[in-house]
Amino acid sequence: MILEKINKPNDIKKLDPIEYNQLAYEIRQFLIENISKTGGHLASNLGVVELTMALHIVFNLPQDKLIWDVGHQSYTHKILTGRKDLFGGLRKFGGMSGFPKRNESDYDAFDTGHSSTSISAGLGYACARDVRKQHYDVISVIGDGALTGGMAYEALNNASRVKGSFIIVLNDNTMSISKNVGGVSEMLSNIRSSDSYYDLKDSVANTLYKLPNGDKLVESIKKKKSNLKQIIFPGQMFESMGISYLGPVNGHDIDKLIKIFRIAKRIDKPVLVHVVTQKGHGYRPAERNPSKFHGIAPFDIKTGELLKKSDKPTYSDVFSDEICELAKNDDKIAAITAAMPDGTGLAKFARWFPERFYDVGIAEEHAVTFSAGLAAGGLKPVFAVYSSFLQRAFDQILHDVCIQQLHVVFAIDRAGLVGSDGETHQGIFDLSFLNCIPNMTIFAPKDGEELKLGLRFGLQDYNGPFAIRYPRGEVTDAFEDFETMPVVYGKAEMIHKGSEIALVAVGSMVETACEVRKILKEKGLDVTVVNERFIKPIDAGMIHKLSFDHKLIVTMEENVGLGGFGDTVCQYADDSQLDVKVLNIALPDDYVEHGNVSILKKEEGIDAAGVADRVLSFYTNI
Ligand SMILES: Cc1ncc(C[n+]2csc(CCOP(=O)(O)OP(=O)(O)O)c2C)c(N)n1
Ligand SMILES: CC(=O)[C@@H](O)[C@H](O)COP(=O)(O)O
Ligand SMILES: [Mg+2]
Repeated sequence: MILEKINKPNDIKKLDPIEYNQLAYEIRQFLIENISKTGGHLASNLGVVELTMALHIVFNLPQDKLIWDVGHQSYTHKILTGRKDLFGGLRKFGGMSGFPKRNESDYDAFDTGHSSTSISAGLGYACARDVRKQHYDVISVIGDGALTGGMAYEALNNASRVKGSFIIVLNDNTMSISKNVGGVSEMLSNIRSSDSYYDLKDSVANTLYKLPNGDKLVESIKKKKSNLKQIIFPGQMFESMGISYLGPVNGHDIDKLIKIFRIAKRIDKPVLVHVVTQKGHGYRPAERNPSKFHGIAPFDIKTGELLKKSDKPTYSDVFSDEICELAKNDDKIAAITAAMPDGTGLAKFARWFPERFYDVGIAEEHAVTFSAGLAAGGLKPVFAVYSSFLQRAFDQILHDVCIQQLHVVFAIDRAGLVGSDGETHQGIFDLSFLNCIPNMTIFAPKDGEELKLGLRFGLQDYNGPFAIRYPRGEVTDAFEDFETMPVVYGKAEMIHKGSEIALVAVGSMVETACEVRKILKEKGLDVTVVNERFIKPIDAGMIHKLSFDHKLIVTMEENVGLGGFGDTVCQYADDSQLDVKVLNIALPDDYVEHGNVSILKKEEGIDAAGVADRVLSFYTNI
């Protein structure tokens, strides 16, 4: 086994080149075996095995800085930097992160998780290096999907500012999570499909490189506006921005990759190396269905089927069905996704109503302003988006939607703790950042039925910015026997009327509140449980009433405490001089790492037992 020789960073440099292909094979087997047990981002990682090996062979880490866009494809990098033995705990609580983390390894130059940041971060490194007169290479590896994000273009627009070397590796596999979309994606596909150029370019560049001063020759040809340049360097878009273009090169041919990176290393200005890879390479089920294996739960290696299957729908499934039902009878309803048609459940809408469906690429800011435009033009846009990715579009929500009071519905999936993706992906800030925006309405359903009611209300009975936030995963059946009240703007729902203590909970925390109630009942307390439903505006009337016959109001939310629901209730209670104590149960002013959601809830003290303890100790001290 060659992989056995890879234990420390840079061990790969000691291998005989003849061993490279075998190592690539073994790394793939290692990834398939491990991820089949832990789950993780398999397809993207299988695609970049040779690419990562070549980068580690040519560059000198950690002096040189290697920055992975999104970072979901950094597993081979982790293997090559001494973290092979940590894969058993991949994305588990206390275990290795699924993304690069500076606090995990000196070889991780920049933390990532969200898309399209790598060129900006790399550019920053390169400029800092030049100002400090240091000498190292900076390599940003960005996927074709991540290249649909606006930040990437903002950074490319600035890249020519770097006077020294700065290498951008474009890992082009034609896929985002789903099929990649947009004009740039089409441009890349045109470059890839021009075979004649591909052969000519590769051979010409290689030949030139072998000549004395060949690299200078390559450089000088690049600078000449000649026909030859058109043939050799077809990445005109990059060339005209002052960024040299090399490629495309076959991303599974390690010798070619090593050669092209050596050329890139010698070019003393920004250069983009276009590498063509296959997502899922080397594992048939992932090659056939890269979207399924983009981020996958534990699976059977032979069949590629998930080990655990559930018949229960997820919140995304419920949203998916309901928006399609509503859109059947209302041809003004349009749906927008920023490259997440599968995850958000919009794939079905895309099949049913293709003319009203928009996948805008990984472009959350654009998605929001685009939705604002659709609304201004008379449609009813629903932007379905993960909570943490919506963070990107704060100003667009405020400036383009809310000031104009446009009727845009934000279907905010993955709100609350999401689990194994960790810090970058926890959806625990949306209540706070939406709460402070005037004209925004925020609704959180306690279960799937209420998600349907809320969505219907937001689209049919309301006219203005409307956010509905719901968690990752399966819907709860805790309220199956409960008769859900119709949605009335700004009104909460009484779940159980008790006395002394009132638990007023938001969304997923309503179920937890019911569990807390059971625990407290065993201690002789009959507590009230309220489903808040509207976080903005809060049901002030309900809070007022509760203050008359309760000593303590406990707010419960799966969001950071600062600026969230609890803060609003405290402010209201203070302003109205209510004679009641308020205890806020929320997440601390901190980031929450990766791990199973129930473990994280326990750790953060927002599980039923933790909340019950805190409520009891607070109450007994009143
Ligand atoms: C801001 C943001 N939006 C959405 C995502 C979700 N996401 C993660 S990876 C990915 C696709 C990335 O495609 P690409 O960069 O081509 O990498 P590949 O998976 O093809 O290797 C998306 C949409 C994200 N991480 N960040
Ligand atoms: C890396 C990334 O941002 C996505 O792949 C994300 O991990 C998807 O999360 P879900 O599994 O919740 O769809
Ligand atoms: Mg891609």
